[in-house]
Amino acid sequence: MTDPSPAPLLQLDRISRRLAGRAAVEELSLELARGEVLGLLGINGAGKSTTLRMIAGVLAPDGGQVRLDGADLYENPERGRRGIGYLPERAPLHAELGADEFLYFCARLHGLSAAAARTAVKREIERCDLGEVARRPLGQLSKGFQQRVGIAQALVHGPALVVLDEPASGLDPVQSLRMRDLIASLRGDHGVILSTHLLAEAEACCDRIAVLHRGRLRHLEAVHKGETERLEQLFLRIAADLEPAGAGA
Ligand SMILES: Nc1ncnc2c1ncn2[C@@H]1O[C@H](COP(=O)(O)OP(=O)(O)OP(=O)(O)O)[C@@H](O)[C@H]1O
Repeated sequence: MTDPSPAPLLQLDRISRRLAGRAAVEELSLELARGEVLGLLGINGAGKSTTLRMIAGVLAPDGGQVRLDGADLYENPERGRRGIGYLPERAPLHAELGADEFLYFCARLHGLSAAAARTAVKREIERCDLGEVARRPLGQLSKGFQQRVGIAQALVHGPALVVLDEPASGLDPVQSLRMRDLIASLRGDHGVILSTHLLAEAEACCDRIAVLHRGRLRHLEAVHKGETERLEQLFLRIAADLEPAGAGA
């Protein structure tokens, strides 16, 4: 069967953004296929969050284009609202609501009918393994559960693209592993772009990794098992400005 929508799910075409008079992201081009998981790596200040905010539709680039399914995101905001789910660096949770109420509220805000919202909430509570805490106020949950609720809110309206800003930040090793499994389980159903500082995390759940440094794409490659050490060395060389600029392999 021919693909009815041949454009990649996401295309960044030389996007740039200045913040406080300095280039936070410069001429970044990247593509993401449907169902693919891409990890954005980079040291603090490399430009990961700024890139993800532009992809999520909450910070317009001042140069270049973000295209979702071939259409300019900022000229088609409604398409972005339906097609993108976003977990920012700080999960936007309401401390006094239970996960079930909160997710229902998010689903309705995205325009789902009451019946569709109930079905979607049930699906995400199951997928994100939130059953045991679904009625507890979000403010009382551990960071691991809160992050999983954050992912559930990004998924509840069934977006084709999911944007996750450091989903495993601040989690203990057990919760981190659960988070990796959850992200890996999204592959195929959703295109996912996530940021992380951790190569091991990216290796565990990503199909490809992109390394940003000083707002520019410095390396892009497919993830293969057992290459952590080589990638670590590469990452350190990029972070120390020893690797020449370029998009890599
Ligand atoms: N709201 C802002 N106002 C001014 N400068 C900003 C703002 N947000 C980010 N920056 C700057 O833009 C650059 C990129 O920041 P960004 O947060 O995108 O990096 P990051 O790779 O996500 O870093 P971290 O891993 O620390 O979250 C940095 O120099 C940062 O100081």
